[in-house]
Amino acid sequence: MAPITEQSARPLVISGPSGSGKSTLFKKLYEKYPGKFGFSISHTTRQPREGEKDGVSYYFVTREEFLKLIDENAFIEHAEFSGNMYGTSLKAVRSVGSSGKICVLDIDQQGVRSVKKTDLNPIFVFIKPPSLEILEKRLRDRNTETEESLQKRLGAAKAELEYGETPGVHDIIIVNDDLEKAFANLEEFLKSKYDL
Ligand SMILES: Nc1ncnc2c1ncn2[C@@H]1O[C@H](COP(=O)(O)OP(=O)(O)OP(=O)(O)O)[C@@H](O)[C@H]1O
Repeated sequence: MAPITEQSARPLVISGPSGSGKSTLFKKLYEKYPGKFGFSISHTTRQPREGEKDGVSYYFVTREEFLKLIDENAFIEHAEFSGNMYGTSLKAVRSVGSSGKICVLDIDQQGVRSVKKTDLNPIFVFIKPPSLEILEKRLRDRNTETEESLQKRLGAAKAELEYGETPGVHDIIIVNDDLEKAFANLEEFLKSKYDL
């Protein structure tokens, strides 16, 4: 057990418009530093699927319990998808930190605003596409979205970029132009903040 005086690592918040390359960059990072990063377990009101264990895949709670947690300000962010509620609790994030891993939170502008109101004191990294045109091309080439969902993402991208570039919001803005260069930038920055 780590001594209780030991500080757990600050969580790492990644944000950036959909298609800016968050998953691509961070997948490389997790592969290079296995065991260094961790993810919080979310709460959900949906039914467990076969093989899913409470406290492992999710914390499975009733709608009443979920609403109570919202009232208690337990969540950094929560949302409803197809009739089920999902949330990231502060406690779940802290628990990753106490296990000795850096808790990575991939969240949008609302999540960033919300996490700034907590005492989690994360490191904020913003992943920026080289341009909106390139962002659109990458999203189209990814071939994962319907035209409707693509337009929704592109619409949200402008506001994400505007907020992301507001001075003081992020600790670093990484332009994901050349992937290897962007990764080198990210790695160098994280090494200056964490013991990787
Ligand atoms: N530097 C790069 N150069 C060219 N293509 C890239 C680069 N980085 C990522 N891509 C490609 O762009 C697409 C979007 O990247 P990715 O899925 O990582 O974005 P994301 O920010 O995680 O998106 P979402 O928020 O929707 O999950 C992917 O198809 C990926 O392979």
